[in-house]
Amino acid sequence: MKKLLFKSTSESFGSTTTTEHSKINVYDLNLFYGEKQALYGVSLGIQEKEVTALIGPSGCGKSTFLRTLNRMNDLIDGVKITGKIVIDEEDIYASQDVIKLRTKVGMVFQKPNLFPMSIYDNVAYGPRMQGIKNKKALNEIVEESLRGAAIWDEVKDRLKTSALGLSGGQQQRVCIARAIAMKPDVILMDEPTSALDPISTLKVEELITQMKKDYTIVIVTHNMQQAARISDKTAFFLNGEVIEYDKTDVIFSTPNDSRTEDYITGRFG
Ligand SMILES: Nc1ncnc2c1ncn2[C@@H]1O[C@H](COP(=O)(O)OP(=O)(O)OP(=O)(O)O)[C@@H](O)[C@H]1O
Repeated sequence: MKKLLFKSTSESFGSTTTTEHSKINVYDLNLFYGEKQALYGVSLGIQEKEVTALIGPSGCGKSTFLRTLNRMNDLIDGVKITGKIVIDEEDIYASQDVIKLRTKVGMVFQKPNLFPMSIYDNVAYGPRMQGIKNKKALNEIVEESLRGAAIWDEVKDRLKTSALGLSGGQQQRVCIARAIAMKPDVILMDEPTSALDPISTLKVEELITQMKKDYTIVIVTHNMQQAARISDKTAFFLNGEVIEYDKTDVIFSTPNDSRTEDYITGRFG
């Protein structure tokens, strides 16, 4: 088995240890879009209840990697994957149950993508699909999820109005509530604040920081300050490879690899 970046059972970090106890373990992952290879031998362990940031220049494979964690790439024709991803001891590509996987590993996208329905119905959508019909149970899930996404107070008096009438920042927090409503363990976020103004961005960042007590969060961001502010660990991707993966303060203060340093200091990308 390939060596992994990170040892999960101790505070010793480095590139030579294997890990059995990470929430997510990725082993020698390669991904091809048809003939074109987009990920090369990615191996890393993602810790439970931490925020892990994926950074790197445009086109380096961050989103592709993120999508492998809940098999969203399965939806793209011609994708081939080798290697292994284990979440909670289960090889996610060996299991057939993609719906169960996507319940456990939720996703929030770059642009808020709410359905043209009420705020309530957006958040209740997933639980209803799972067969929850009881009104009291749904009410509880909707309130709990909106509270969990720090948007309850702003929307509690307008739950039955269209979600599309909310501001972009509010919509993105409802998207996070919609993800929370599925009771996931892991939440993947693909540049969740890139379409938001600075104040909404700050709110979502505060929310992410609060959420890590309950969830394992993996976030793609182009914003170096954001990665530095909110993440515990950072992986630097370049041309489909993980160049360096370490505690965020190490990546941003004393990176090992000159390419990481060049990127975070703005010398390229
Ligand atoms: N559906 C697809 N079909 C073919 N190639 C793709 C597809 N999606 C991504 N790619 C290619 O895979 C590579 C990695 O893309 P990806 O979107 O993962 O990078 P990224 O680091 O997330 O970029 P960005 O920061 O610009 O979002 C790029 O060369 C991209 O063109």
